[in-house]
Amino acid sequence: MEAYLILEDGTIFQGEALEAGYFCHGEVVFNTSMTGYQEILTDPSYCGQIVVLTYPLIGNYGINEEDREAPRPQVLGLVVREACLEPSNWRAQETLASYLKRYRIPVIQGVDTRALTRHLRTRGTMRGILTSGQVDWEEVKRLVRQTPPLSGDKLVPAVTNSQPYVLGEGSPRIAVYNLGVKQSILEWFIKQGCSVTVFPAHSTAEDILAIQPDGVLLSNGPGDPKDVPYGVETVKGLLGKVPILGICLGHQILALALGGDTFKLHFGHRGGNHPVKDLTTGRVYITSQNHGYAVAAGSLPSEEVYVSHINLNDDTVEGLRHRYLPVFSVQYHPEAGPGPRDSEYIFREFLELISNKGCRKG
Ligand SMILES: NC(=O)CC[C@H](N)C(=O)O
Repeated sequence: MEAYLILEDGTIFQGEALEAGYFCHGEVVFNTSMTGYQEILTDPSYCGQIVVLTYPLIGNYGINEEDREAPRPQVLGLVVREACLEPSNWRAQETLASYLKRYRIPVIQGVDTRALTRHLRTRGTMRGILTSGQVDWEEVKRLVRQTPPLSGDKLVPAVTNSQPYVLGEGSPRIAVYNLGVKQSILEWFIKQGCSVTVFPAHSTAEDILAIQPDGVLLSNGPGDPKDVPYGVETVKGLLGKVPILGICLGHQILALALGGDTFKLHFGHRGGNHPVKDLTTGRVYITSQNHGYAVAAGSLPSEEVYVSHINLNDDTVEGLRHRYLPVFSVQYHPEAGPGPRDSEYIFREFLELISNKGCRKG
């Protein structure tokens, strides 16, 4: 059946629906990763978004139980050039089509996703509608303009947990402030033998400090960091009391708590090969990224915080470090789910920081 992606600037991309009768509207973003569609579909940071994948064949190694970042898909809809319906991989348990159908997530294929991506790069991220069958064009154009902008206000509560829970039994004891954490972040710490306590986003600093954690990880998550003012308050209460590592949304919220500012990028960074320079060592790492907002470099109080990493494509902030407190953060994804493992050293530095409670001066 014919299907359409209608963007808020009136541009229409035609394709074919994998399943008829589904409809969704949200922010349309593109990801340039060549593999890792399952991790992308299940990453809670994509909540509220319709994801366009530039790699032309998606679904060829199927879906399995182990590679997911959350128990269910998180994207609103998926746009691909070609969906492979006959996967060939020893780990495949089902097809991409049957998996997304089970959760009623619309998929449209047959779209020139590279042309669509170039359009989004030129015009910027925008809202859109995925629909199929008979379309009332005037109604759809009205609806796309009425689609609310991406709002973390509703998104973070939708992806966090309701009660704290503990994973693993060892040490150190890591508290995860859960704004929409990816499974592979939790798994990295569990594999290192840590005990991990996952706290809901409505937790206060007192709630988290009550378990006497050795370190606090501020997780990734969906939406605009400015829509999570309670998160900023929680982080303010943690500063100076415990070592902190922020990742992605956690990094942005840390920047706000330190007195900095964030802004929306023109089209975001989503892919598996973003070059990031560690300004302390001069080394360049290839990183996995998924973010639409960034920290404004000049907004940070320079007597306390410095920019530790930058993106070499557009010079935006990719990492922060506090000059005196054991606190640092990165905008990209060291857990590499999906993507290169170059940045695992960020997690190891966090564990070292916890063990000596020191800080690297810049
Ligand atoms: N992966 C993330 O945590 C994304 C952070 C934030 N939602 C952004 O888009 O910038």
